[in-house]
Amino acid sequence: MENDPILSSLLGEVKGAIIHGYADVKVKNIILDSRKVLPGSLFVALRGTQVDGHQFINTATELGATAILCEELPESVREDITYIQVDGSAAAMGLVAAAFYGHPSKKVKLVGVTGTNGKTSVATFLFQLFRALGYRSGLLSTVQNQIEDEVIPSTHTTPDAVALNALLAQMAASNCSHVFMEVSSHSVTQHRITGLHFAGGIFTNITHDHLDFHKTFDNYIKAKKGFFDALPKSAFALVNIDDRRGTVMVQNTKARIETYSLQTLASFKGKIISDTLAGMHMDINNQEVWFRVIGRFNAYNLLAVYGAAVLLGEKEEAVLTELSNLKSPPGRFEQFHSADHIVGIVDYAHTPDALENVLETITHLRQGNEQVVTVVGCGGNRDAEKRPKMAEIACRYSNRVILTSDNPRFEDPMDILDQMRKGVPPLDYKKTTVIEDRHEAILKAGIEAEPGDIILIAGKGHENYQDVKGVKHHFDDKEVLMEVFAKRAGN
Ligand SMILES: CC(=O)N[C@H]1[C@@H](OP(=O)(O)OP(=O)(O)OC[C@H]2O[C@@H](n3ccc(=O)[nH]c3=O)[C@H](O)[C@@H]2O)O[C@H](CO)[C@@H](O)[C@@H]1O[C@H](C)C(=O)N[C@@H](C)C(=O)N[C@H](CCC(=O)O)C(=O)O
Ligand SMILES: Nc1ncnc2c1ncn2[C@@H]1O[C@H](COP(=O)(O)OP(=O)(O)OP(=O)(O)O)[C@@H](O)[C@H]1O
Ligand SMILES: N[C@H](CCC[C@H](N)C(=O)O)C(=O)O
Ligand SMILES: [Mg+2]
Repeated sequence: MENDPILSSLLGEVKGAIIHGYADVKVKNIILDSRKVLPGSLFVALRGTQVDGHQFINTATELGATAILCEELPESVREDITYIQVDGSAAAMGLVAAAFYGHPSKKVKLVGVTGTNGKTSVATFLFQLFRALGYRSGLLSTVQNQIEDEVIPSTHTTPDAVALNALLAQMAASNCSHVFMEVSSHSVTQHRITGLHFAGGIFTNITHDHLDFHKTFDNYIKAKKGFFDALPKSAFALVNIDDRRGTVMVQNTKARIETYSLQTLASFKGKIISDTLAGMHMDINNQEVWFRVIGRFNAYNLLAVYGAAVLLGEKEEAVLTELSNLKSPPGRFEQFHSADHIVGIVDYAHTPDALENVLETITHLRQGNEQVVTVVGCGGNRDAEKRPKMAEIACRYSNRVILTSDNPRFEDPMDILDQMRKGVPPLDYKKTTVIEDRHEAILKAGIEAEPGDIILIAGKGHENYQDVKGVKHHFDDKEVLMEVFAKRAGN
């Protein structure tokens, strides 16, 4: 194609690249999976967690790749192929992908949100807020990607560098002025965000998760900090200073540091005046506001959103007015009420901290002798250390606990449940049941509940599938909850 960029024009920011072959070859697309290579592709060989992409270089050239971005040359080098040798192909890919799509992150105001919990909530609130303020906006999140009203399904919390820049380019082409995205720790370590230009970064919190991938908590902290280290001087770095790691996150950033807090002096200081199932009343920088979303964790999320909006130049009053109308994103403390007054809450809490926050919120909302029943499981092929912790937390705050399956992936659900069960204190054995089948577990919780009781279904939130051995079967916590509510109503 006429418009395909030439390879050398994409390498401007890649330091120390050694080019073997013709540098002016045209690049049709950038591909990181050899099975998807097309004639004219630039194939990037990445060292993955399962395999080393370098072993697929020859397959890629056989399928028509004309250029290869790699760390090591293959044993047999072809004369008609251009090899770009770099120290790190993942980081180089980020820079090349940004250049290939014309640096779309520079055409919008891009704000990234990182932290163990609250990324989807904060990014989605910001997206909703800026749309309400009249800006064309884009969203990249775990639940879905969105360009104004157009929904594009998401595969990851943060897509790979090529998909990410392609989406940003689509957003810029559709005249979005603002884009809000989640920055997962995986995406920092794997350089999915390298080459992006951020107008701001937000840190929500850091607690136990993903030790399967990062191995130590220190590495996990370093990954998140890497996002702030790379922010430019022109950006803001907005951090929750009530989190012990808030200060460390921005220790080496060039960005302008701003803070938010519910406990101490900060650029954006909040106080909860009251918090009920009907709404939350807060004081933010000496202005009183009512919100529809509830829970202390959401007070933090709202402060982050308010702070970011003000730092992006919006007027405080207008921001607070629009914020008070926002609703929680799907599967985040989503409440349902049965005809006979049972409250069902579907929440994506899949870490010990999130589960504790949600259950603490429920505890505060309790008014009398209603029972709290928690249905929860843990995902397979993910951090196993959180399993007993989540079971213990569920027991600590609930009258009854049903441990069940989440996404078992390639693990045996009963093995996961055995590990969860190890966290149940002996005194709580009696109130804890294990029901592997999630459908059955939710039905049991719903049928046995009495009017006034609160059922928390935690771990899967918005997800509409259950991943068993790589196959996604339709499953939706909300649907099952509606089924049980209908049964209770005699339908
Ligand atoms: C652990 C992890 O992050 N894995 C991601 C990673 O895959 P990987 O390192 O395992 O890849 P691999 O299978 O070893 O293959 C290495 C390379 O060889 C290539 N390959 C492989 C086979 C082949 O025949 N040909 C070929 O070219 C692969 O395309 C890849 O580039 O790179 C892939 C391509 O970008 C991602 O799709 C994949 O995400 C997997 C599906 C995943 O589940 N990731 C989760 C853990 C994740 O990223 N989660 C975070 C959110 C976490 C949070 O909640 O905070 C996210 O941002 O979504
Ligand atoms: N600021 C917060 N602090 C602690 N817990 C929170 C916070 N915000 C939300 N939560 C809890 O964490 C769950 C996940 O929230 P959210 O989806 O916003 O986080 P996330 O960081 O995007 O998660 P993921 O890493 O899976 O993408 C919520 O359902 C809620 O239980
Ligand atoms: N982004 C998180 C989602 C976890 C959701 C939970 N339902 C599970 O499957 O473990 C992860 O990939 O670890
Ligand atoms: Mg998320």
